Amino acid sequence: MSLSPDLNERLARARSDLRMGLPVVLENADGALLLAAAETLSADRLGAMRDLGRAHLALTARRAETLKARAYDGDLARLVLPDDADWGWVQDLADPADDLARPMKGPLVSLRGGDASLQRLGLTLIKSARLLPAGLCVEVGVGFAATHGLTRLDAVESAHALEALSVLDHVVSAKVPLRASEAARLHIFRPEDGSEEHYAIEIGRPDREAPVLSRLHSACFTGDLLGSLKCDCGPQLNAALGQMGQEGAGVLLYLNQEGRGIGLANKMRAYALQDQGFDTVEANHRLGFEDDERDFRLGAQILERLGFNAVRLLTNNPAKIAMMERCGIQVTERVPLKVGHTPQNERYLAVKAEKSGHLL
Ligand SMILES: Nc1nc2c(ncn2[C@@H]2O[C@H](COP(=O)(O)OP(=O)(O)OP(=O)(O)O)[C@@H](O)[C@H]2O)c(=O)[nH]1
Ligand SMILES: [Zn+2]
Repeated sequence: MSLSPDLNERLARARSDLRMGLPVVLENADGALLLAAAETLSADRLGAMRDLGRAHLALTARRAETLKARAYDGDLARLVLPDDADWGWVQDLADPADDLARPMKGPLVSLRGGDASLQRLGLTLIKSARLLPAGLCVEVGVGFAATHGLTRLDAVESAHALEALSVLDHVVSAKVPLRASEAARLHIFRPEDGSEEHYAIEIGRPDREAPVLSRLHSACFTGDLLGSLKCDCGPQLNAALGQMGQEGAGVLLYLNQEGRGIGLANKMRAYALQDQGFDTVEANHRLGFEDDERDFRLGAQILERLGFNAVRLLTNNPAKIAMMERCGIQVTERVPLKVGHTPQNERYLAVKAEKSGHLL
């Protein structure tokens, strides 16, 4: 095996570079694009990138819509950087925190025509690094990455790899007696793409030939650990484990897809927008995300790896059921999970029912 990094390793390195504020180079047959995440870009690096040529800012169409900028590329927009645009201009376009306080960001000019596939890959990569989906871009020549010691990615193979489901390694499992059940075992799964690990908590020794009581729980630091009253995650986690304990069997998947897959920092940005009056879905859109950025295929893969092919799923979310079925896991029953309603999350739960199809 070669000692040089393979595609997955280069992608993991690129995510890490972007989080550190370092640009990466995306290449296809037509050329090369230098890309930096707006969120972590320093004023110095912005200056250095602008010295290379005309820069533009790639944003998702969701973010462009809030900014009233034209998105000629369908799901994204490429905004020309005006000559007098400084670091603050880039931050204001990327981050909606001050949209209401400073509404005038225009006139915004969007690039039209030409291929935006490198920018599209750039935004996918930035999202997978759990940063705000906004990327500063400058076209560069082939060979630029090698000269400057930057990570270089081939666009076509990278786009496929980011779309593909990462294979999970079962790293280890051990008994952990829980309040809900002393017969509990924690399994650790590690994705080969270097992203966050996911966990499975197996209660008892469920029969692999019968549908297992199961829950796909998405990480919620605020709800699970801090006891936040803004959502129902903590009580749902405890109730699900409790029911599995009572039945003597079950499997709870703890998927590290914090904030419906946008990461904790972005979830806190969404909470700050909610304090300005936007609901949970609107807040995600203003940040440039879709309502739900989670990948439930991971859950199906973990169930399969543990030997399950049918579940009684504890959920109020019909999209989870549809996704399990599409991934080959049969859902024989939906088991409702109605706990943790508080005055503070009444509106949140109502919006999920109205806009995201959750069953109340
Ligand atoms: N982006 C964002 N994520 C949130 C917000 N509130 C909770 N979350 C996250 O949402 C995830 C939980 O998803 P929910 O929408 O509550 O429920 P669900 O998993 O879709 O459906 P159920 O199976 O019925 O619980 C966790 O990852 C939380 O961190 C919010 O206001 N914004
Ligand atoms: Zn929560």
